Amino acid sequence: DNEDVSNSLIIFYNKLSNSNSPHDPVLGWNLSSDPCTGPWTGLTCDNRTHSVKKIFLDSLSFTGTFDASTLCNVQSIAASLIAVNLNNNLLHGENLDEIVNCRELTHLQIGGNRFSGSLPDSLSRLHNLKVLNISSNNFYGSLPDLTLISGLQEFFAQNNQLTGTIPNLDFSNFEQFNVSFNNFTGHVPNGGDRFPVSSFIGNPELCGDLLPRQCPSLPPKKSKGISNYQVLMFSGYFIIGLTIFLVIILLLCKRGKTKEEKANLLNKEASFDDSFYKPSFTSGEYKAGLSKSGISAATESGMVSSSLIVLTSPEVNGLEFDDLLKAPAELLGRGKHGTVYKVIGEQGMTLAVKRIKDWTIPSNDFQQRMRRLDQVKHPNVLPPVAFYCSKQEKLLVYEYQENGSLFRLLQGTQMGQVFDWSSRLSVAATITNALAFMHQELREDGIAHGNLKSSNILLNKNMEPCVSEYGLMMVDNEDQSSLSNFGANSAFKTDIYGIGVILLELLTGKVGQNNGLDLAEWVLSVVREEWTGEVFDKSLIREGAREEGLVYLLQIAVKCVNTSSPEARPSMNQLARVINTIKEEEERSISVSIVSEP
Ligand SMILES: Nc1ncnc2c1ncn2[C@@H]1O[C@H](COP(=O)(O)OP(=O)(O)OP(=O)(O)O)[C@@H](O)[C@H]1O
Repeated sequence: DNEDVSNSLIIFYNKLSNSNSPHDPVLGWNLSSDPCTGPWTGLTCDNRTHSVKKIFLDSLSFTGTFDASTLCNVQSIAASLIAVNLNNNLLHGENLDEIVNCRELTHLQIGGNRFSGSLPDSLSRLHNLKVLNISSNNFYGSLPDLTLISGLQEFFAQNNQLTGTIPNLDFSNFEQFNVSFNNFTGHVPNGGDRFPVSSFIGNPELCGDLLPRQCPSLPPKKSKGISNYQVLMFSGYFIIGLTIFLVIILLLCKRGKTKEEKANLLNKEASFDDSFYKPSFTSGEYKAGLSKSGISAATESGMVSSSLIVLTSPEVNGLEFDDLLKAPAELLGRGKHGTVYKVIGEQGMTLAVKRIKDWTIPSNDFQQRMRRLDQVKHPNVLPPVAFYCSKQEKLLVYEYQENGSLFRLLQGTQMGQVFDWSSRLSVAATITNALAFMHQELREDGIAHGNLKSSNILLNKNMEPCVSEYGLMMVDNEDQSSLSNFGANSAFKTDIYGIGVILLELLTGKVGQNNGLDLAEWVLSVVREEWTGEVFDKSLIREGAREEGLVYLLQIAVKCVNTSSPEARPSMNQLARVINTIKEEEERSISVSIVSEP
C-alpha cells in the first residue's frame, strides 16, 4: 500500500513539474524516502495514521499538468487527503472529473493557472468542500450546481470565461465570494449584496442593484384566469388592432416609395459601394456641403460655418466638404460622444471623420477652440487636419491610423499576444509626457483632453502611441460633480482619472468599462483587502517584470483614480516625472543585469 502511495505521488509530482525540468525547484520528492517521514516539501501527513493529508505546492512556477486521477484514484490517498493547494503555477488540468473520488477534500485551490475547458459536474459532489478557488484560469461554460455543497464558505472564480447564471446559493454561509470578470448572465442571487460590488463586476450581462446593469422589474403577477368572455373581447381587440397596423404599414410603404423615387431623381450621382456607406447627414447640411464654396475662399469670406476648414495637412488641401460626403465611408465605431467613419478621400488619403454628437457649443467658440488646438503641436498628439462646423453638425477630420489603438492592443493580450513590460512602460511614459505638455500649454485656455481612454490612444505608422481627440468635447462624466469646486481645472483633474485608468489597464491587462469605474473599483478593492500581486497581468509576472516597478506604477495609478478627494490626484507633470523615473530605473536594472551576466 505504502509503495502504491509513494509511486502515485511521484507520478503526480512528475506530471506537475513536467518530469522535473531543470528549472523546477528541488523539493525532495523522490522514492528514496518515505513521503511522511522524508523531506517531501509541501506534503503533510497525519501523524497518527501516517496518511497523506495536505499537498501545498502553490506559487512554484510548475508548468506541467495536474492529473487528478494520480491522487484521487488511489484509495489510500483519496481517503485521507483534505487539502490541495496548487494556486499560482502555470498548470494545465487533466482528468479533473476524477477529483470527485477525493471525497474528503475541504480545500481545493487551483487558482492562477492555465486550466481551461468546462468545469466537471462532479465538483458539486465534493460535499465536504469549504474553500474552492478556480480563479484566474480559462474555464468556460456554466458552474456546477454549487448549491449541493452546503458547507462551502469561500468561493473564488474571478477572471475566467464562465457563463450561465450564478446558482442560488445560501450566501449566509459564505465568508468570501468572487465571480467578477466572467460572462455570467441573469441577476445576482438574493443575499449576494452581502459582498462588495467587486465580487460581481466585469460581467457585462449580469444585473443587480450595485451593478451598472439594473435588472428589469418583474412583470406584474397575473391575478386569476380569464373568462371566455374576456378571451373573446381580447381577440376582437387584437383583430381590430392588427387591421389598423397593416393599413398603416401599407400607407407608410407607399409614402416611402414616392420619397425614395424623388431622392433618386435629386441625387443621381449618389452611387457607392455597398460595403461602405455614407454618413447620413440631413438634407439641409448636405446642401450646405454641396455649395462647392472653395475652402480658402469660404474661410476668408467668413462663411466658415458651412465649409470644411483645413488646418494643417498639405495632403488634404483642396478637399471639400462635399468630397467628404461623397467619399465611401465605413463605420469604425459609435461611442458615447459620436461616431467615427473611415473615409477614403479622392486624393487617396485615408481619413477618420468624427461626427460629434450633442455638443451645444456655439460655432464661433468651437472654431476658436480648434484653431487654438492647431497652434499647440506635440509629436505624440494626433492633430485634426480639418474640421467642419454648422449649427447641427460638428465634424473633425484626422489622418486614419491603421495600426489600431491601445485598447485593441490590450484586448490582444487577453488572447495571448505579447505586450511586454518595457513596451507598456514606454507607452505610459510617452503619453503622459505628451499630455503633460498639452496641459501646460492649454491650461490657461482651460482645454483638457476631456475623454481620455485607451481607444483614444492610437498607434501611428511607427507603432508609437498618439493621443487622439484632444480637446474635442466638454468633460461631462460623473467625476465632474465631485470636481465642481475646481472650476476650469476640473477638466484637467478628470484627465488624470482617465490616464489612471489607462495605467491600470496596462498593469492588469484588462480593459476598463463604464468610464473605467469597474476596473478602478476592482483594483482598489483588491489593494484594500490584501495588496497582493493578484491585480497584475499574469503575463507580466511570467515575463519576470520587476515587482518594484509594477508596485510603484500601481501606487501612482491608484492616486490618479482617487474619487473621494480628486484634489489629491497628481498633476500630469508630476505623473510624467514619476513614470519617467520608473522607466529609467527599469532600463538601468536591465543594463546592470546584462553587464553582470557571466
Ligand atoms: N484617426 C483614427 N484612426 C484610426 N482609428 C480611429 C481614429 N480615430 C478613432 N478611431 C477608432 O474608431 C473607433 C471609434 O472611435 P470613438 O472615439 O468614437 O470611440 P470611443 O472612444 O469608444 O467613443 P467616444 O470617444 O465617443 O467616447 C475606435 O475604435 C477608435 O480607436
